[in-house]
Amino acid sequence: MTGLKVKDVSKVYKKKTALYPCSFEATEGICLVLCGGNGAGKSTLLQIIAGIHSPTSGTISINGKGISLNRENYLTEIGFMPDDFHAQEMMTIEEFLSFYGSFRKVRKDRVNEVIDLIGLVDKKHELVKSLSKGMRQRLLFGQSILAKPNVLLLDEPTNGLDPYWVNRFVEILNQIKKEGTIIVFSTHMMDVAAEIGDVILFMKQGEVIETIKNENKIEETTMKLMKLHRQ
Ligand SMILES: Nc1ncnc2c1ncn2[C@@H]1O[C@H](COP(=O)(O)OP(=O)(O)OP(=O)(O)O)[C@@H](O)[C@H]1O
Repeated sequence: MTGLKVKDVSKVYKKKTALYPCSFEATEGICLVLCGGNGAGKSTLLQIIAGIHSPTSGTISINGKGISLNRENYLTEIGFMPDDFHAQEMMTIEEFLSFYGSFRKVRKDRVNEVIDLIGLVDKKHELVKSLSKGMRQRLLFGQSILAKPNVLLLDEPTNGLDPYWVNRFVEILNQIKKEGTIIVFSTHMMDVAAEIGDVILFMKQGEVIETIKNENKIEETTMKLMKLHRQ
């Protein structure tokens, strides 16, 4: 059974504490959502789990194995969607996904399946640089799920999505959850957090100030999150 364990993880950039010690665990099929205002520490936490930054203190493990034990093994468990990304702009959508898929030995039919899932079939021969913000988000999301990772990390995945795609995104994530993937994602959309999250961590100035266990009470949870935002 896949398990993600974050223990006392903190991050200090020079003198600035971006993340105070934070701990949580998630098992197969659990979706954990990070909420909180600008600068709360959501991206910092996701980037540390993704292995992009090392923590100042604390440990992270997947199935009991930390990144320092075998970086390559650890990273193959993870799919990561950054909050912004500008590279390979001159590749077509199909080339972009095939390129990232090649690192994980993703087959061509899976690449096509993902292009279909993210609704970019009619754009697959167009260049990445020609995509709108929402389409680019869908492409980055597609990249993160290509290899069907056990742990999926998404940094503000709904940014720029139109209402149709926000709904599709919720449906797709619910399906991925059912397949047993652990999902951790950040969002400013409280209704989306309440709809998909099993556990919601509300962060403020680098600290988790509230952990909400969401028991399918979508409206109640949304209200709770709105109240926390106003404080
Ligand atoms: N590379 C860096 N060097 C110095 N400070 C940083 C760095 N990255 C982030 N920070 C600081 O860490 C804090 C947390 O930033 P982070 O990007 O994690 O917040 P966030 O919750 O993702 O915010 P947003 O909702 O605006 O994306 C902020 O005060 C930010 O200025």
